[in-house]
Amino acid sequence: MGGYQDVQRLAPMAVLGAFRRDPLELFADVARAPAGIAETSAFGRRMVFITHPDHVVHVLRDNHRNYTKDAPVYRVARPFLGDGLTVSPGGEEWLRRRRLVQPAFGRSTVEDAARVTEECLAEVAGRWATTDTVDASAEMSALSMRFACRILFGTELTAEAAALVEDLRLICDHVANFLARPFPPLAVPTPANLRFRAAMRRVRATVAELVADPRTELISRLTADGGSTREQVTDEVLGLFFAGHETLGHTLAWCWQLLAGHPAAAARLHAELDDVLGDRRPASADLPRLVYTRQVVDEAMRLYPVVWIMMRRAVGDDTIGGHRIGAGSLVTWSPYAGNRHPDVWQRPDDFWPERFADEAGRGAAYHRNSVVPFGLGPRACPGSNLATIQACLTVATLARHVRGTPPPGAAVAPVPSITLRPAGPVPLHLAGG
Ligand code: HEM
Repeated sequence: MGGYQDVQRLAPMAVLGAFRRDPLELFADVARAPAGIAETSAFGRRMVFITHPDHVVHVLRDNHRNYTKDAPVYRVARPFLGDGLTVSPGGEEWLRRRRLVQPAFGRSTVEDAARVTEECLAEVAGRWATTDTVDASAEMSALSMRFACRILFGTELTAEAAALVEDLRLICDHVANFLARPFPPLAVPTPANLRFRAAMRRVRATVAELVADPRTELISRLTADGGSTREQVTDEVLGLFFAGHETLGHTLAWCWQLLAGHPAAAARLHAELDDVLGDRRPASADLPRLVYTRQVVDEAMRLYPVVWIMMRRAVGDDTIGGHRIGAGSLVTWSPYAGNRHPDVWQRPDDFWPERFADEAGRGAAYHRNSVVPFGLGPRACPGSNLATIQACLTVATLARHVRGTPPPGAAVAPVPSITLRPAGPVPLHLAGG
């Protein structure tokens, strides 16, 4: 174990410059530091970069009481994302709300949600059967918006959906840019800040309208809670809406981008679908037998974890990997860098879904918690089951409409916005054209 003195120290201005230029590369560089730990000063505090799964597990689960989400990444989003679960610092109020929300992600809701997912997918499959090309990124954003509206709000929001997708994209990118370049402050009425505030007002107004007319068990539970004001309920639902829509849409876009670029994996997926389903469309009951489909989704989440940056603030002194973490330090890591660490995975940058079934795909430092796309511990994602079912059903339903060969130049770079999204369209050739 190294001592405190051994930690690699990074010059604050160099870190800031690297964060602005290419945050994914910054975290990848830090992951190569001895013991995967480095530190710098930022936001007037000591900031510690970690990478190793043991260290992440320590912060998220084993010593979670010492780590709060009262940290810049979440604080910046709080005035706009509200004070809902996703950005809540933690503590008693977080626990009360988590207990309120959690039952809405129970078994019967997930079963209902799976049925809604199958219905939405039947419509998309019908359209893809008679189309020759689509932009999978736009299609998956629209689809995940539809899932979120139906499941959270019990409505289609047909007229507003496209504008909402645009507004959410604008909001996420603006908050991410502000994190990297926090000047001028968001309160200054620059054209970009005004566009951002207008988008925020529109999204909030739509959510507030839906909260006023509860059509799902989740919204009814939240509005019936005597301990929350209408504003707090709107915050909560807004946070869930962001958390559910952005993450799933981009995860699915990455699945299609990877499959389009890897014909052998696509062929193996098609073989599994033929074998298990014959000519049928998949239902959630088929998922336990769609093992390769699940590996495709897991591998896409490993290579492109949409929650690409995580941060906590240490409440009291602690030790991680033999290094002292002083009270008040910010501890940060990037699942994007951790998931591609060469000590953990063989061929870490390759799309190789089989690695989840085969020890050959694992490196010396492989760890049961080497990839935790939904987080760990008490703050882990309450939507993980729902999202996994939706992702697998979507891939299984739509894959057979995609032709194996990728269009030229189809590889799309990742943009580390609030979530990790494709930089541009993800074109797919479909068999229906
Ligand atoms: C592929 C889809 C998804 C991924 C990869 C994902 C990932 C995550 C991760 C990594 C966290 C933990 C963040 C942290 O500890 O800082 C999280 C938290 C959360 N997610 Fe998800 N998520 C997904 C879908 C969803 C869905 C569908 C919903 C709800 C509709 C949802 C709601 C939430 C909420 C409310 C939290 C905060 C929980 C808390 O702090 O108590 N997520 N998600």
